[in-house]
Amino acid sequence: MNILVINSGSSSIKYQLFKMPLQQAVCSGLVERIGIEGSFIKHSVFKNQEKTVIEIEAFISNHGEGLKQVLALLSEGEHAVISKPEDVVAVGHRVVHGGEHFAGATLINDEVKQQIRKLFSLAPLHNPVNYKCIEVAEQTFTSAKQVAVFDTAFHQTIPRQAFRYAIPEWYYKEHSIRVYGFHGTSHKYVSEQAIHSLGKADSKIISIHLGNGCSITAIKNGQSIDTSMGFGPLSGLVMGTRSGDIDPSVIFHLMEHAGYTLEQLSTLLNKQSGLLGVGGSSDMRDIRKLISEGNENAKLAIELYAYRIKKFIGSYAAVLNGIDAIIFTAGVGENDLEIRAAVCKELSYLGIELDEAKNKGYKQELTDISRADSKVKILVIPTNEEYEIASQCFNLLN
Ligand SMILES: Nc1ncnc2c1ncn2[C@@H]1O[C@H](COP(=O)(O)OP(=O)(O)O)[C@@H](O)[C@H]1O
Ligand SMILES: CC(=O)OP(=O)(O)O
Ligand SMILES: [Mg+2]
Repeated sequence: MNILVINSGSSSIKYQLFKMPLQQAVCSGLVERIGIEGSFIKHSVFKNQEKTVIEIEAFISNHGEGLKQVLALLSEGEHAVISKPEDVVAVGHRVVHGGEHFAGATLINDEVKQQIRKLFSLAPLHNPVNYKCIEVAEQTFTSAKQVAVFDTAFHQTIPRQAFRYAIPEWYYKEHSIRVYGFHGTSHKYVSEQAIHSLGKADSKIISIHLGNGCSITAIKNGQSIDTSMGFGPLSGLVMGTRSGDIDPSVIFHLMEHAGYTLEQLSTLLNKQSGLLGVGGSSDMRDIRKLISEGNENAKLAIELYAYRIKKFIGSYAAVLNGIDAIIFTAGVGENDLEIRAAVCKELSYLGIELDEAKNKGYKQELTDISRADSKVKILVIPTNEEYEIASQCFNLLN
């Protein structure tokens, strides 16, 4: 059975078509830099052990437009992988915010769509685009089952002292205000890979997902016990366009003394901050280029970015009472060796010792980049949210 997975992130769409239960990827691809200059689609087709790559450069202004182009690539032209929409039995969608309603993969119906819409304001960069992708897929694959897999699901095991905020219970009961946590599908996938590679089910793991959004999770016995994103995907680490942790007093100050509206504040913290706000671009590759040209703001952006990750590693070492492994994953975690080096620098007290040659030599597969004498393994693991979503879809439908 063919399962198409659509993973819409804040700046990208990733997709894969799988033959299940063979776990075989028929094609995969990504639409990157959506809404910013230099957007492109990279589409790879796997046939008879050969990989054909098609690259299309064109400005893609939004996720709906990007997905329509991808669906055309699947069914049209010499590299088509399906002949008719009915060839796709199920479409698995990444949905970022599931609130407290969804702990596992869920068949999408009108009620589920309404819940996803209700959560738009809590994940403004994500739930609206996830929803748009569901609508486009429903229109294209009318006979397919549509399934949602939520970023929040893996974090449902977080204990109450970590998920509750120190405000009166009424706000939790009436307004569901609590830590939800995000990137759960990625943290689940990479931590399972790590546990398998370490051969120890009760491993203490810190998983660091550095994409356009960034989050870090403490994992014990395969379960999430704390994570840096909270009520929405805005808190914690410094991200592409999001500030991460900021003292709420800043918000009161800007409202009271600079006349900021809620909308302006949301735009500031979600879309104009992080690497973009400090360093001039949301894309780490641009930041690296700016640094090579001597740009001090870009340099500062990296310093903030790495420092914040380091601070959370220390905090989660305490929460876990030790660390067996840390994992770097996602766009920046997998590709930017300098970030990995900056984060691991001077963490010897925690037993984290990076092997520089192994860090430089990393090649897109699970690799331990720690020194032989490092107490903690430093793993780089390519995330595969699409595969995880396809597996959960398959299990739900069978
Ligand atoms: N070769 C690279 N070097 C450094 N950073 C990279 C590289 N390739 C991708 N990235 C970074 O990865 C980020 C996107 O990560 P990704 O996990 O794809 O994000 P998302 O899923 O949140 O859209 C980009 O913003 C870019 O900064
Ligand atoms: C939850 C989140 O931040 O997702 P992304 O990294 O795809 O933006
Ligand atoms: Mg992502």
